[in-house]
Order: sequence, then structure tokens, then C-alpha cells
Amino acid sequence: MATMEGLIGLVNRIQRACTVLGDYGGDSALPTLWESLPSVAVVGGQSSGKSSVLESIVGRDFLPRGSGIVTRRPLVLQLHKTEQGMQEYAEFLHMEKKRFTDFSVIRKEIQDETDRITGRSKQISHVPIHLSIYSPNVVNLTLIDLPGLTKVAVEGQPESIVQDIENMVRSFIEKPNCIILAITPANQDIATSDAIRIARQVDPAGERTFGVLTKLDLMDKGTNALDVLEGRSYRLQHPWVGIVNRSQVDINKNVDMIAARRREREFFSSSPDYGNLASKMGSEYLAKLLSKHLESVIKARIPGIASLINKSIGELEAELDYLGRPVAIDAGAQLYTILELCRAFDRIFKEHLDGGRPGGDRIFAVFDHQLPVALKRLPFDRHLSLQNVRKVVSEADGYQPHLIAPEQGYRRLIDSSLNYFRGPSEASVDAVHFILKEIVRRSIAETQELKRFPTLQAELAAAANEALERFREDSKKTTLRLVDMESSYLTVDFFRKLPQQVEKVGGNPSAASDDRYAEGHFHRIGSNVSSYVGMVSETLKNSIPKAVVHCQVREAKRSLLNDFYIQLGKKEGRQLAQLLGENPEVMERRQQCAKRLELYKSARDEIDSVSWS
Ligand SMILES: Nc1nc2c(ncn2[C@@H]2O[C@H](COP(=O)(O)OP(=O)(O)OP(=O)(O)O)[C@@H](O)[C@H]2O)c(=O)[nH]1
Repeated sequence: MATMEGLIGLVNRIQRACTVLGDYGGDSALPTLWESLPSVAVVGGQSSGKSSVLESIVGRDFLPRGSGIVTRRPLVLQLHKTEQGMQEYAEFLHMEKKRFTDFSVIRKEIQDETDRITGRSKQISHVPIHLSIYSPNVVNLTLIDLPGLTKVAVEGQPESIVQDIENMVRSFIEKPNCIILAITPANQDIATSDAIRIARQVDPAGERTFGVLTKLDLMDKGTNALDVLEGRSYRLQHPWVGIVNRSQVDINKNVDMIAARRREREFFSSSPDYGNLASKMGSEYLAKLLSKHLESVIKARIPGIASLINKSIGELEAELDYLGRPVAIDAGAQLYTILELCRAFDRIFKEHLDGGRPGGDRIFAVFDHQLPVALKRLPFDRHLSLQNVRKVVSEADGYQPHLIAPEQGYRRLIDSSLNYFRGPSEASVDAVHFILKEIVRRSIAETQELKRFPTLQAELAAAANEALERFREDSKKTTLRLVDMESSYLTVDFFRKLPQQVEKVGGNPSAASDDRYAEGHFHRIGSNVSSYVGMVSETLKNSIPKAVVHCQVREAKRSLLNDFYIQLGKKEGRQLAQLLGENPEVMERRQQCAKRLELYKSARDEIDSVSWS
């Protein structure tokens, strides 16, 4: 007994989960759990007594009545047996918190909920309504009430509705896991039964069809339904069950269900025709028969369901891994998460610099190629041309030309030449800066863990770029200082080693040879300065990279996020949570997956516990 409740309860839970998750079976391209679950679908023509059968299985009046097509959405009716003496109540899946104890209110809610989806247009919809009834007077069973098959559309319903209903009913009962409860009124020729007609289409061997014959009390005097009930008219693998529901008069007179069940029992036990079948007739017997059959079908299906659930769990877990686990809620854990993410970024950033990922090689290219080329291109030829040397030296001398060597002229020429080195050194700093910035951008993009946190990504990028900016300033100061140092103190040795030439000034009377002498003199000054500048250029070619690496690359590796960490430490829980703000779509999807996963896991546990007992 416990097993049976477990089995049907299990299927009930999975069915509800399916509806919550939008799995109604049918045309969805996704694999569906719904379709693998055994269920009992009630089919029959209009007024065949479908509602009456369902109500008498439940033992309560609760289905909407009226003319025309009343049932316009599938009603998944899950019956749960409770302990004797417990109060009966019902719950709808679409308003989970609310317990209904008044069954006329349930009827009203079924109507209202039907209209909510279909509108008042009287259209039909595939989306099921789930109703659970908890009662000591039911057996565990899940029934699906479907719209009655009709031949003509009525009162403003579109002509297509006849076909729509037929299609919807077929879509439910053609699933191999569907048990068909085919309702046929006894006062109608079985050959014209809508229920049998459609059941035969999808289950020709009658393996999963239960034939139910209603209105046995309405048969003409002197006739009986034994040919049908004993399987001679239309053969099914399961025995036919005869039913006597309340007549319209009974309903009008408010004959209650308990009295109706009693009268039904009496009808069979006192009937000369059906007396010896009495124990296998009536709605109570039908309910038990279905429950038992459903249980055996579920038992047979369990391995299949279990493997489907396991497969879905695997898929969901993979998706959750991809989406990332949910973010912690307490500030400490959030801070930890952020630090972990920063570390992941930092690791990738360093790989770009140290090798393994591209980037470091581009920095070397700056030192190895860009800087030497830029140094070579400096316009010293023009600056140290004869004309310019003459001009600078003369200006430096003033009214009293130099007597031995133009000390001031040399200084000015050298100073102004060294000034040219500022350009390439600043350019090297900038080039490396942009490479580092690009590496930061790429590292953020390549940090898989960061993908889901756009806010943190932006903050991290801003903090890193700010730090790089600081390193750039520092690096500029340092490299320019190297240049400045070159002009603050000249290498004395260089000048000492120059070939000494005693120059006589103004000793020659000839103006022409005077000129030639002066030309050679300035030429020598120019070429001396030029070779001094060349020597400095060689020095800077080596020392600028050292300064740049020291100030920018090494600092980036060492302390790129230091300031960010300090800022983080000052943040409160709310601000940390903001940093970990995610793309709402991702959050939504994760929530869905997590919820589904939880349900599937509990279904799996349920299955495990059932199959052990
Ligand atoms: N006398 C008698 N009347 C019955 C029996 N079964 C159903 N009826 C009556 O037949 C009418 C139609 O029954 P329902 O249970 O509403 O039939 P249905 O198939 O649900 O009808 P729709 O929902 O309109 O398609 C009602 O007036 C019932 O009282 C029965 O076994 N005996």
C-alpha cells in the first residue's frame, strides 16, 4: 500500500513539476518528462457521462456544468488518499497556497481559470489545469479530463473546434503511456461511440483502453448491456465496467454522492442481469481498478522514467556549471568570491606577460624595434649641421669669441640634442602602456569565471586602467629623468679622449683661409657632439627599457589590483552585492534550472525509495 501511494504520488509530483516548468508534452522540441509519465485520460462524447464518472470516482460534485463545450482545457485531477477523519480539501497548482474546502468554489475556479487562458472566446487550450484533491474517500489516482468529443460546434464557437477537440484528445491518448478511459453511454449503440472510435485509432489492440459503460439504468426495459460488458460487442484486453451515475433529476434534487454510490451498489446487486458481475461494476470498483492498473504501469515504466530523470539531471547540472553557481548572500562570502574572481583574472593577466599567452612579446618588440628605430630617426643631422653649429656656438660666445674650445657652445649643442631623446622615451612608455591596457581588456574577456558579472568586469577594468595610468606617469618621470641626467653631467672621459688640437684664433691674415679654418673648426665641433650624442643614444637604448619594465611591467605584475583590493575592503555588503550583479537573463535561467534540478532530484530520490521497498 505504501508502495502504491509512493508510486502514484511520485508521478503526481512529477506531473505537477512538468506543468510548473511548462512541459505539457506535445510539440515542444525538448525531451519531455510529461510524456513518459503514465496517466489516465477520460474521453467520451458530449453527455456521455464523463463528468459524472469523474465526480463519482472523487465522490464530490466539483466539475463545471452547462450546455455546450464546458471542458476547454485539460483538467489534471490528482487524487490523494488521506487518513480517515481528515478534512477533504483541494488545491490548484496555479494558486498553490490556497486550500479549497468548498467544492462549489472549486467548480467556479475551474471555470475562471479556463477563461483566463482561453478567454471568453470558448476556444480550447492545451495548457492543463492541475487540481489536487486530498480526501479519505478517494484512491490514489491521476485522471485527465479532456473536452467532450462533439459533432457540431455550438453557440458562437468556431467550426474548427470540432476538429480541434478531436486533435487535442488524440494528442493525449496517442502517447503509449496514456491509459484511456473510454466512456460510452449504454443507451447508445456502441458502434456509434465517439470514445471507442477514437480509442481504436490509437490503441487498436485495446491494450490500454478501459471501456466504461454509463447510464445502464437508462436502457430500455427488457434489454441489457451484457454483450458489451462481457466483451462480446467490442473486445478489450481489460474488462468493461458498467456504471450508474446520478440522473439529471438526482442532480437537480441534490442527491449527494455518498447516497448515489450506495444506490449504484444496490442497482448492481439487485439486478437480475448484472447480479453476478456486481463485484466488478460501479464507480468505486472502477476507481480501484484504475488505481491498481496505473500502479502496475508506473512500476513497469520506472526504469525508463528514472533514466530520463538522470539524463535530465546531467543536462541541467552541465548547464548550471556553464551558467555558474548562484552568488553567496553574506558579505564575507561575497568578498571571498570577488577576490577569487580577481585572482583568476590576475592569473591570466600574468600569463600574458610572462608567456603562455600573447602580449609579453609585443612589449619586447617595443624595446627591440620601435625604440631603436625612433632613436635612429632623431634629426641630429639637421641639428648638428655646420650652419646650426656655427649659429649656436656664436650665440653662446657673444661678443667675445671663445679662445680655446667653445665650452658654452658644446654645452648648448649637447643640451639641445639630448632634448630630442624625450620623444622616443615618452613614446616607449606610451606604447607599453597601450599594450598593457589591451592585455587587461583581453584578460577580462578570457576570464571565464567573470563572464556572468558585467558590473565587476567594468569595475575591474576601470581599476586596472587607473593603476596602469599611474604606472605610466611614474614611468614617464623616470625615463625623462634618465634623459635629464644625461644632460646634468657629461661624461668627462669622452672629452678628455678627444684628439687635442691647439687652435689658433685670428692668427691667419687671409680672410678666405680664415673661413676654411672656421668651417673645419665648426665641423669638428659638430662631429664631436654627434658622437657624444650617439654614445648617449646607445646608453638610453638600454636604460629606457629597464625603466619602463621597472615602472610599468613589473608594477603591473606586482600591484595592478592593490588599490582595488583596498577599495573592496571598505565596501559594505550592499555594494559588494552590486559588484556581483549579474545579467538578469542569466539569473532567471539559473533559477529555472536550479528549481527544475531540485524537482528532478527529489523525483529521483522518490524513485529510489520506491524501488527499494
Ligand atoms: N440516469 C443516468 N443519468 C446519467 C448517467 N450518467 C450521466 N447521466 C446524466 O447525463 C447527463 C450528462 O452527464 P455528464 O456527466 O454531464 O456528461 P459529460 O460527458 O460530462 O457531458 P459534457 O461535459 O456536456 O460533455 C447529466 O444530466 C447526467 O445526470 C447515468 O449513469 N444514469
